[in-house]
Amino acid sequence: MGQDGVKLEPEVVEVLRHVRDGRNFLLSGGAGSGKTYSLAQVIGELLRTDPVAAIACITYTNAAVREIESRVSDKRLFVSTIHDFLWAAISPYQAELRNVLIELMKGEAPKINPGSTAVSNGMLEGKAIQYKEYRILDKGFISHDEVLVLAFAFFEQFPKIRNILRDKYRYILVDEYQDTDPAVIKILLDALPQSRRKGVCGFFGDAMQSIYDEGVGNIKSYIDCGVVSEVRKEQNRRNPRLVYELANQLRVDGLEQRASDDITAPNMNNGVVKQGTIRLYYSMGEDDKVSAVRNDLNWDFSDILETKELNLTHNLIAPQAGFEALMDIYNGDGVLAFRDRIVKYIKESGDIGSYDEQTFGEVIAALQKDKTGKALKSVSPTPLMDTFIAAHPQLLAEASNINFLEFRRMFVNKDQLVDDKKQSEDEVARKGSQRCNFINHVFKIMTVVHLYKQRQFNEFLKRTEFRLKSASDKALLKKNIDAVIAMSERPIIETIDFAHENGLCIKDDRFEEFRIRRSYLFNRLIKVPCSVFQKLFEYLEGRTAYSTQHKIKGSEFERVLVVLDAGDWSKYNFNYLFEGSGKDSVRERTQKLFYVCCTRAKDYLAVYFRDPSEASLTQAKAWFGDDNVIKI
Ligand SMILES: Nc1ncnc2c1ncn2[C@@H]1O[C@H](COP(=O)(O)OP(=O)(O)OP(=O)(O)O)[C@@H](O)[C@H]1O
Repeated sequence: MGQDGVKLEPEVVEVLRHVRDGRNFLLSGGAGSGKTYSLAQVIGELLRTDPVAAIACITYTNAAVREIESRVSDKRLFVSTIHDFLWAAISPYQAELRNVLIELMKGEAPKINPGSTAVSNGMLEGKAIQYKEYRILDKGFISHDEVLVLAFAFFEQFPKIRNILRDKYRYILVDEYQDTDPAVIKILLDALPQSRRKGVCGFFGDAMQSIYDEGVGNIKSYIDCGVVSEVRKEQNRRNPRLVYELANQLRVDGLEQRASDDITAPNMNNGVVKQGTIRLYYSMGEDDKVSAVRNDLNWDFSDILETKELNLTHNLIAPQAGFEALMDIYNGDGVLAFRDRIVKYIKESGDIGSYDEQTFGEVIAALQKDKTGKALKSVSPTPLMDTFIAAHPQLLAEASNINFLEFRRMFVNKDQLVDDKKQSEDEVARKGSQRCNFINHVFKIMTVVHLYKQRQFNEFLKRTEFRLKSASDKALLKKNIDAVIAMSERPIIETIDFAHENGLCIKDDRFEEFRIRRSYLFNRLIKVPCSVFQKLFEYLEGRTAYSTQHKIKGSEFERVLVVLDAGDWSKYNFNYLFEGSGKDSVRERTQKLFYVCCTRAKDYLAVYFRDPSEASLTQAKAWFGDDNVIKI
């Protein structure tokens, strides 16, 4: 019996036995087996039975943070991401950090590639090493990847830091271990045990759900040599029978889930496991029939807390969710692609710095001068870029007048648009989001309007610069908000200017800096209608049913529609998955992602497969059952 008289799961009891004996452990189990639940139980028990020890719990998914924080809260529990955890461990040692960083940038095959930065022993003299969203090595700014490499070198080199970490945290628990960088596993399982101080590392996860290529995938080698003791969960508490039976067929490691013995488990009904519903819809040919699938399902897609439609990428969601015009800017700009081609060419053939004073147009002219044939082609737009430029000649004209240094430093990618999407409205935004300052500014306006519409006036007043001083200000405020709402189909700049002039949302330094330093992007964005930003806002705030297939990990919903895209992806291929064909790495990656998606469903699972091959259809019928495969 554990805390508050709650009966401990047998697997948790086994884990606690390993901990008592000082052994590292892995709690593994298929989707829905209750690993996150067990993680919270283990934390609760460790806090209870070891009244002085502190615990670090490393996790990525918001679902896990919610589950843990709703069940245990204690000053001795630190929940964080792996990067924040490692950075907190090494950042106090600035002198050592400078030396190690410089060493790592040196040599034939440096562990941290310095790129064009000149490396010398004194280069970081007097500078603090700081962890940022971007890296500028000669200023001492490092980013995510460097934190891992630095931490690894630190824990290998300095016994002191191993002891300090052990003293600080008797227990280090890692959720979703399969997606953890191999360097982290080495720190925890190779370096830390060299300390004589007591401590245990515990891992929770499922090798079948390793969906990020950077992750370690599994820790079998440590289990085989006895460094980690494995405890397996074989029961399923989330999914109805049809879903976990399908999932069992998708596993590659032979693990077979069964219904749990626990009659109170969410997937039980009157002591019997729910049957559930599974369906696979397909259509032949190129046409996308997902709306017909939605109609046939007749689900309430506005019930966003319990209904999700999962697509492979944000790009595929953009047209459905109504923000394609923005995605095109961040992820389909042919002029920027041409710029990248030019930059690459110069970097390979000459000194990029020598063009810093020129405009982009002058650089192109200089490079193309006197060239013909193949040589000219290599500094000209590709056919795809040409198609874009022919459709938007004014964009190339505008770019041509911009200083080349400024233009080449204007890094644009789609994370600046869609990073940190929430799964639901009440999720807390993650810190360190890569979203750009223009989008942040627009979202600030939208948040203010949303709070006003929801009548959350206290929160509204905290977010806006509008001051209510007299009764007439109230009427003015209403008039201003109504005016913003009425501008929905106008270019966003009109809303931004209006919100600024009327004190709803002042343009701050970051916005101004964006306008000046990223003028090309700025000029494209300001023409997009406000309603398109509104659609993006609803999506990122978790107020739509859409999600990407990766972001859904760890969550569960009553109804899940998985859309299999037949596009030409190099990393995923759903025909390979169903046919059992193609390159092993692509098929396995696709299989794991599909496994994650299907196992989110608590009641209804539907899959839409556009244009499957004959062989895929045959397999679909074997997995879903003849009657559950429906042509649309
Ligand atoms: N011991 C338990 N008693 C009651 N409910 C439980 C128990 N264990 C798990 N659950 C419930 O079962 C469902 C699945 O559990 P959980 O989300 O922890 O699974 P998981 O193994 O982490 O799944 P995944 O790998 O898919 O993320 C959740 O609704 C959870 O609250």
